[in-house]
Amino acid sequence: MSVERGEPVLSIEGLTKKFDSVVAVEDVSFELRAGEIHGLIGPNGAGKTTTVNLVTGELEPTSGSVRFKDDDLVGRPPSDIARLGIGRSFQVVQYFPEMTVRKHLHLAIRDPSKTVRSVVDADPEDTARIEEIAERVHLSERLDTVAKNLSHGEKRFLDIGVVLGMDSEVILFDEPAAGLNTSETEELEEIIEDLRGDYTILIIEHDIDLVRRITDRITVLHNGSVLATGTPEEIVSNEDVKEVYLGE
Ligand SMILES: Nc1ncnc2c1ncn2[C@@H]1O[C@H](COP(=O)(O)OP(=O)(O)OP(=O)(O)O)[C@@H](O)[C@H]1O
Repeated sequence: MSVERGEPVLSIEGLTKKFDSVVAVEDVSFELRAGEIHGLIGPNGAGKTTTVNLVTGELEPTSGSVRFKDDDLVGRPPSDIARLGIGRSFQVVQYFPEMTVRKHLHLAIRDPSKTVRSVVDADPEDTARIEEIAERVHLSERLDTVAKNLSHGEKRFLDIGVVLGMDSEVILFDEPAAGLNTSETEELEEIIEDLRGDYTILIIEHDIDLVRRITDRITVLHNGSVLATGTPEEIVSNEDVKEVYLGE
């Protein structure tokens, strides 16, 4: 089922997650609209990563629902949720040190019924697709470089390439600019900007200037609850947000 641009594609409603006595996420509701870039911000411990883990199935909510188009995601394993079209990048980039960029992308685009081993040993069939993804993540010149020899920024871009290769419709980015220098952050911004409209994107990010520049809407979490959702302009002028987050 395809979704019209601007229509809700992922709807989070009344999501709550308790870890014993700690309420990490409390009655959180917001939606991602098809084609938008949506920021998820808030102080440390506000519940951002927990929210993403509840969407991807790494955690199961105490209550509430997560809907992706017509599908209820709660209770499904992460592999099912990924296969439905929800991809994520992690705070800490995951990669195989001795494997080339080309092989990482080959693995990402493989038919999921094929084992990793059979793909690692085979030559890629769809070289055009691999090259197209490499270009989108600025790694065309690095296709034959093993991952351990990439710069930190390039490893991050490879991680994004792997998510693109998995044919995700929704991409969840957890602090993609963490540890990047200024020029790498600018390059990341170009890469994400180029994805605008082709994917629905949720981005957790502490670099508030980057979030303001790149997002269409922002949700602010505080103590596990939604403080506000709105356009970047609405969020930066919101009195509650200024008080708890922007430090004004
Ligand atoms: N597995 C867990 N067990 C117990 N408490 C947890 C667990 N995971 C998260 N928490 C708590 O839930 C709250 C929200 O954590 P979470 O990591 O989602 O916040 P965050 O907004 O992503 O923070 P940061 O910006 O530091 O990454 C915190 O108080 C955290 O200590």
